Amino acid sequence: MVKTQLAAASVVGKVLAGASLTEVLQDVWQVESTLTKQQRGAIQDLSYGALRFYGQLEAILELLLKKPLRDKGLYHLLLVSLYQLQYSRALQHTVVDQAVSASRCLVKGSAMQGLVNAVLRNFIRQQENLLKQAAEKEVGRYSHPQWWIDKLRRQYPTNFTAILRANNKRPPMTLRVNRRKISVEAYCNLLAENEIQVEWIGSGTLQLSQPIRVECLPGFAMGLVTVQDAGAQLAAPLLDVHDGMRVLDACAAPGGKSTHLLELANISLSILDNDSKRLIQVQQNLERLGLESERLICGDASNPDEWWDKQLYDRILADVPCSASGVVCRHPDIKWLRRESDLVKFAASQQAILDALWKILNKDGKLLYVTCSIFAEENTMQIETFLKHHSDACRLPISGAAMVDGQLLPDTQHDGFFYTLLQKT
Ligand SMILES: C[S@@+](CC[C@H](N)C(=O)[O-])C[C@H]1O[C@@H](n2cnc3c(N)ncnc32)[C@H](O)[C@@H]1O
Repeated sequence: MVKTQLAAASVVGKVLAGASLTEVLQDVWQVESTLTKQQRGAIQDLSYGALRFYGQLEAILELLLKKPLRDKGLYHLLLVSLYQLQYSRALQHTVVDQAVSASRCLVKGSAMQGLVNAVLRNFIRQQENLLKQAAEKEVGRYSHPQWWIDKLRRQYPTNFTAILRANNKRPPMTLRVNRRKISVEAYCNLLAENEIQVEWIGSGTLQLSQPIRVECLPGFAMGLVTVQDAGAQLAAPLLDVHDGMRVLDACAAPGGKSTHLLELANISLSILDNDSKRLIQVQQNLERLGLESERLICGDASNPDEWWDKQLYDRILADVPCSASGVVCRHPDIKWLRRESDLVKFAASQQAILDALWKILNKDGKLLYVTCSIFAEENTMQIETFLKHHSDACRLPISGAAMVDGQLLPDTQHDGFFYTLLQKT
């Protein structure tokens, strides 16, 4: 446990200093190639958990420490250990003993080991009281930055606490069955044969009762299924694609929605993204699923002059870069890394992409604007501005899902998304 605690503490430290959790963990897997699957699982679990509840754990530490701890490594180790004591099934005395041992690797001298021991044992003794006190401030109660809580309160006065709680849950693992290869019933039978429990929650959508490694999913390498959130699976059907259409997926990587579009109809699909490394992932996903696209293009969606072949599209999917405020349960680092000022930058780039793509859409064609955000600046406000400046655009109704004005809020079954279907008149 010492090794996993130290590794998780280092991951948490790097994320709090500004790095992305996914990237930091990828680096760890590369550098520490001898880690067992169990150790990797534990490091992932501890770093995700400590970041998910960072606001609360930080508030508790503030109460427990008489003065600020100067050694950052030790501070992050305490965050991870508190997470274990509060949220894991590990034996409390083992967590404390291991944390004290781990602290020896970070700081020489017995004083700091004594401090780690005292802080963690005081937490165990006063747990209930400390949790109550930590919850007195909203950051400690909801484990989100104050600006985020305030914005949600303004934009969702009746349900902002439900959103904050949903963000702090572990996300479900959801599958999309590739119905070009297998029926949903047949895939459910395959899962049952492998004793994998699942719930059928929508047309081709299955939710696993427990997340598992993709290699353990029957037929994954053969392309029978894709792992994709249930909210994300709404996009492709909404775009209403039919055989023979010319379609553009303008911000496509890693290709979750592009591959879904290709599973639904025989379309000529151009796949665009401005990140060449992420386009490699699209190519891998196409190959695994046995699908083909017309063109794979590395380019800027807001500047079609660079890459457009001068033929208008019948359908465009614009799954634009955004704050990702709807997918916090999958990426708990996001809430600590984003700044409120980022929203202005995202909104400007979304507007530029939307304006540019509109020009290359056919008359009567449809464009689906998508974000995985729940902030109005990137969603309803963005679309209102767009409609004001484009008299040839009308917003089509979207039915069938639990959305209000296109906004799907995160809950236990899916992430948060925003959808608007526009038609050119
Ligand atoms: C939300 S992700 C897309 C997810 C993808 N649609 C899926 O379902 O798998 C946004 C993508 O937009 C890309 N992107 C950001 N700015 C872009 C731009 N100006 N032009 C094209 N792609 C861009 C990013 O590299 C990223 O892959």
